[in-house]
Amino acid sequence: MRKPLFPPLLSSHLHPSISATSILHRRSPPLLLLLLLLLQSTNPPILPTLPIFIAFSVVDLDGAWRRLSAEDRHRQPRLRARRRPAFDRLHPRPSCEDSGFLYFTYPNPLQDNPAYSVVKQYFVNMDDTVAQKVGKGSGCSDANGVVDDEGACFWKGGTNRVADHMAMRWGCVPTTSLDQSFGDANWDKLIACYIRIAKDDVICPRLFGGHSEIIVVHKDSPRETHFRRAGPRQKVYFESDEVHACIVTCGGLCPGLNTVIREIVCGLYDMYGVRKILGIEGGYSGFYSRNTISLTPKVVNDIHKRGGTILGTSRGGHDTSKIVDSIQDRGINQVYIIGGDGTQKGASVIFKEMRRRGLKVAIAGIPKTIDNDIAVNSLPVIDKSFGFDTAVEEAQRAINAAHVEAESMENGIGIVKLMGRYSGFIAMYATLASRDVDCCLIPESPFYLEGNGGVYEFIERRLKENGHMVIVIAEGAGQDLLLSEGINSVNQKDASGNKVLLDVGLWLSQKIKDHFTRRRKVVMNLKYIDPTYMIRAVPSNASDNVYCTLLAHSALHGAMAGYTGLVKYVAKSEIVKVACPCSKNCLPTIKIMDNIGYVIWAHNKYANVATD
Ligand SMILES: Nc1ncnc2c1ncn2[C@@H]1O[C@H](COP(=O)(O)OP(=O)(O)O)[C@@H](O)[C@H]1O
Ligand SMILES: O=P(O)(O)OC[C@H]1O[C@](O)(COP(=O)(O)O)[C@@H](O)[C@@H]1O
Repeated sequence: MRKPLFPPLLSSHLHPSISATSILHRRSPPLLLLLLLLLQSTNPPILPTLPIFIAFSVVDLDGAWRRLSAEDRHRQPRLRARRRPAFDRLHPRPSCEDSGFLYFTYPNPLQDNPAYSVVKQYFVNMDDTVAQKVGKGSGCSDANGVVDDEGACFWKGGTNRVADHMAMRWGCVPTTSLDQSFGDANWDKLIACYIRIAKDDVICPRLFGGHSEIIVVHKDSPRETHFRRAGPRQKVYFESDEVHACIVTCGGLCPGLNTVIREIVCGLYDMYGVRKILGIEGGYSGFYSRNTISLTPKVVNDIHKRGGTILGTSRGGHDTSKIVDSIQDRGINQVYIIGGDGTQKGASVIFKEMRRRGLKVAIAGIPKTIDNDIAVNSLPVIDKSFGFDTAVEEAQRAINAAHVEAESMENGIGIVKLMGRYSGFIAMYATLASRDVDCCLIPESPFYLEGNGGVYEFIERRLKENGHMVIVIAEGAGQDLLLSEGINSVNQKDASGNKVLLDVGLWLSQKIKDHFTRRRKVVMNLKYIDPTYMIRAVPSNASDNVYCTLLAHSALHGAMAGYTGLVKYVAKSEIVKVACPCSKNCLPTIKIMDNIGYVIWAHNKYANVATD
């Protein structure tokens, strides 16, 4: 029986990336190797010790490559950097070199996993993007456009050749960067929708079964922004056993932190076979001043049922060089950073420092804020932050209690203070969900107490009509009123530099009591409930659990594929990768994302809801 050409010993000694093809492309004479292989394939083999010999030969060929010891693997990023010339001959570089993703190298191990055998068809194409503005088709059949006063067009969908139509009429510039290009036969089947298209906008259709999506890219507008779609890639950058990942949680607590940690660990472990995952304790400062925990699926098994974060968290303590030193010293090559805007700014600084030092480390940020106030370039592209759903649900309990108290007494008033430093999402959504709230005060909408249209007048009217009422107030609301009364926070800031807010809930309660009982001599019963920390200390609910899992998996698929400097969001219900905040000049990934520079606080996201 002939011996196999590559006996097991040889293949197990070779680094899997050194395939027969790559051997032939290396500098030294491939003929020698072929000859040696032929000799080895005779029976009995002419050179019994050949496997080891070949392994060393391969090493010598490239100079940079040898079988990696466990220690070497920690330094893998540097070795990989040296490997580039040989690698690049085989794989043409993407044009966005060095700008946010490392190089795809290995087949994704997911495709060999029986549990994921169907996943192959779901691998995300490298160029798959999601536009910010997407209109969904609804079966209109008329292809006429209606030009409005500004010369912009409301295009009413149709079955004609839309591309020609648009190009002829408004000189639209087609883009081929997305799935479908103009001139595609599928255009004929396009059913479009009502969508506002300005002159010079770029449009691109995408067809989905019976309906269509039109992507309109507005020239010279932030809407030009597209995002890369998140998800598993066919090729990954890291080999499973070379990955040394770490996870850190920073900033305030939020329901779902443990779920995200759990799903990163289980996802890396089960889907990619990664075994080295560290938990960094106590936020950013934990990188250099605290212990680490080794994370396995067993350790994280039921943590999603608990509130908080098993890793601990902190504000402050971001010391870039100490953090990067620690990452480098430990040989970590994937860093998962879970936190809010401050944390993601920190992640961006770490990313820049990594790049300056030439370290090939994937940095993946998973945005966290219970306040749900994330926007990119002031556009509300982010659907929702994890933990928000749970917070709204939990807030219902407080509102219910306030309502029960209020309706049980003469002129009962229940006041509930909810979190929301700069935005009133929790207050507003809890209000909309409960239907028991009469008045919702949020930071975005200034209010006053006295006079026409003031809060006192409203309370008086409502008590007359209904006998009781519930007020919800977001903690950031009315701060200007407190300051104008000389109540001073002595400009206190927390360790991260966030301004410490004055307690508007207590202040408002006191003001209402004073006004009605002392000044107006009206009997009234006021109960003040402050469930602030109870709301964010709970475990995430079902919907947040699913969302956290999606975000965690998207993060790890991205990191495994070698993307770095990315934040995962859900934009327009698609999970997408967005550049790290504040990284305008070192922007990861792709040109079309150049507009994304930072995460800011959104103020008007729910303006349309507020009219409810
Ligand atoms: N501009 C910044 N650059 C670097 N690190 C920052 C920045 N802002 C905040 N951080 C760090 O991020 C962490 C959390 O920030 P913080 O603002 O408290 O919470 P969150 O990330 O939830 O908004 C802290 O360790 C803080 O030092
Ligand atoms: O008391 P702490 O821990 O500073 O947190 C209070 C603040 O945290 C927040 O929940 C915001 O935190 P995140 O955006 O980091 O989740 C605010 O609503 C609140 O003002």
